[in-house]
Amino acid sequence: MSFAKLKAVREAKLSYVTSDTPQASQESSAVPSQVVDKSVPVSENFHTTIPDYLEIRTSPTSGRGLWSKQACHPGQVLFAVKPHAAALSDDRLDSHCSQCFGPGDNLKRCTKCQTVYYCDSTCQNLDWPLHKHECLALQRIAASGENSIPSDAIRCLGRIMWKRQKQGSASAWTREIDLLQSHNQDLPASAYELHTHLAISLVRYLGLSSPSEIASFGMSSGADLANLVSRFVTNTFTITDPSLTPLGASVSPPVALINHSCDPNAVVVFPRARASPAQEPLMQVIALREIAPNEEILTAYIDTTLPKPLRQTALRETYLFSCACQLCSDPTVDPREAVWCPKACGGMCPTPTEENSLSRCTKCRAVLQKTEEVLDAVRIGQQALDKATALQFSDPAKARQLTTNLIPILASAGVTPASHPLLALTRLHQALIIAALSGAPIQELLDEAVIAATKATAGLGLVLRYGHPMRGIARAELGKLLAVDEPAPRAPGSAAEEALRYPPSGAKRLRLALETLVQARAELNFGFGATNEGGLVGRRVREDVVRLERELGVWKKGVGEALQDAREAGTGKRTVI
Ligand SMILES: C[S@@+](CC[C@H](N)C(=O)[O-])C[C@H]1O[C@@H](n2cnc3c(N)ncnc32)[C@H](O)[C@@H]1O
Repeated sequence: MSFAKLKAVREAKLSYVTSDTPQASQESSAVPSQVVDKSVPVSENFHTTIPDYLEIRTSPTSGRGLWSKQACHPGQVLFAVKPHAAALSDDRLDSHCSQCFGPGDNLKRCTKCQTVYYCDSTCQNLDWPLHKHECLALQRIAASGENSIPSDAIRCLGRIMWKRQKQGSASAWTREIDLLQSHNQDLPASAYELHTHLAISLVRYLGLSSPSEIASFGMSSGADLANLVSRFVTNTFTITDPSLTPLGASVSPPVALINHSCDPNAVVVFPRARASPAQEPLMQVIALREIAPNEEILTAYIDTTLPKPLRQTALRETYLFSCACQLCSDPTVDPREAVWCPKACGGMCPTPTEENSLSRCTKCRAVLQKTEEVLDAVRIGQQALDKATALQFSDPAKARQLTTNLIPILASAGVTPASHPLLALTRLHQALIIAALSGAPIQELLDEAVIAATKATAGLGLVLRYGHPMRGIARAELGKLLAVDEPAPRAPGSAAEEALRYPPSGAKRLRLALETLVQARAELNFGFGATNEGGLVGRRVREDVVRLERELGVWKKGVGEALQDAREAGTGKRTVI
């Protein structure tokens, strides 16, 4: 039996990821002096979803936060909670259920607003108490001749308003929302425009025609509405699918109590680990490493694969603070902004800047000579990344041309695979090739996708903690690509050629796929919660591992039989036709 036939049973789908991907990594700054927060009395039914071993305390630097009273271990689910409010982003409305956020090929559309979809009548009925208001608002918008659907932020804010109207302002639900941190008083001019736009759009969406109508939502003035918008912006959380693809916006007061670190000790994921549709989308806070008693739980609000200047800008613009975490204060060279040592000693030099062009290897002190080349490569790499990101859906071929041209320029300048913008370009390149492959795979493109995925996995491995969900997903993607049927496997070369060839072909490739998927599964079991079996992607990886193990076993047997045939033919015992 041919090798191709033996592999024919293998699933052809190329990727676990549906499209674009987000965010990142790891630990905490020195624990500041904190006090138990008495303004949030648990006895009044606040934050009842927070387990007893976690405690709300305040620190002078970051306000309220969550502290662990006992030791937690990596992969431990610290707590799980359904968000107070959630809304799918516009481009997911027809591909995902608006109640449970699950994907579906056969979703049922709401016949009234014709905008939102559900798995079935169970999901539709669960969502109806809120959707009945949303449905009227969406119909009103459509009747006004407006083509565009309000953004997920506006629809999520709308859901918060209708729910607070239903629950009443004295309810625990509403008070938890009202206790969220607001930056309305210290809003910089740069954020004012966004907040004003959101507030005006929300008023239009709710169909309010006079300021007095706001009273029915338990608010007394426009200032209350502005405060809600500020709370929303500071505390909103992106819902992702089990492969970390963004799906929409959500607000959860208990999860929003967690402060930020660029090197967090916990992550928030949506593993879809067999919760009922009524519980989904279920947010789970997972420990990424050992957490000591009296240590603060910290997650990352932003993509921590980015270098410090970009992280600080993102945190200042949206969350109005300057991060002083361990990673931001660390004076040693960071692979996110580094060039390999010119003497190849294994050390790194900080990426030179216009202001500071002298850069030395932090290990052997060799001076980086090609600073101009590095500066130029990083500058044009950033321009190409911005352009390719903007073009990735409208003109993917042009976007791929940009990533194809720029990656070798950055690599030959010597920047590390985790360096910005090389890592971001590599990940985008991988996504663009996978999108191009998903009709009929072409061997050269498939190999290029494997190479991009290998580089992206190496880059993420340099900057993210073991078990980080992004690392697990990247490794799973690499394994999946290696396991795809080769449309035109290359003829084997000499032993020396084969040793150097990457990606390998044939059985060697399959063995590497198996190894990679086994490693991915171990990381996914960590990052998506030890009790969640790595979430949906982890379970799919496990199925692929079982399939590959079976296939490799069969293949070995097939080769054995073929060799036996040849031997017997050689001795004249059997006739080979
Ligand atoms: C989602 S809230 C976190 C909970 C918040 N500390 C509270 O009291 O409700 C985000 C806000 O907390 C503060 N914050 C979070 N992490 C911080 C950090 N590492 N350093 C300083 N402030 C931080 C900032 O004001 C930020 O806008």
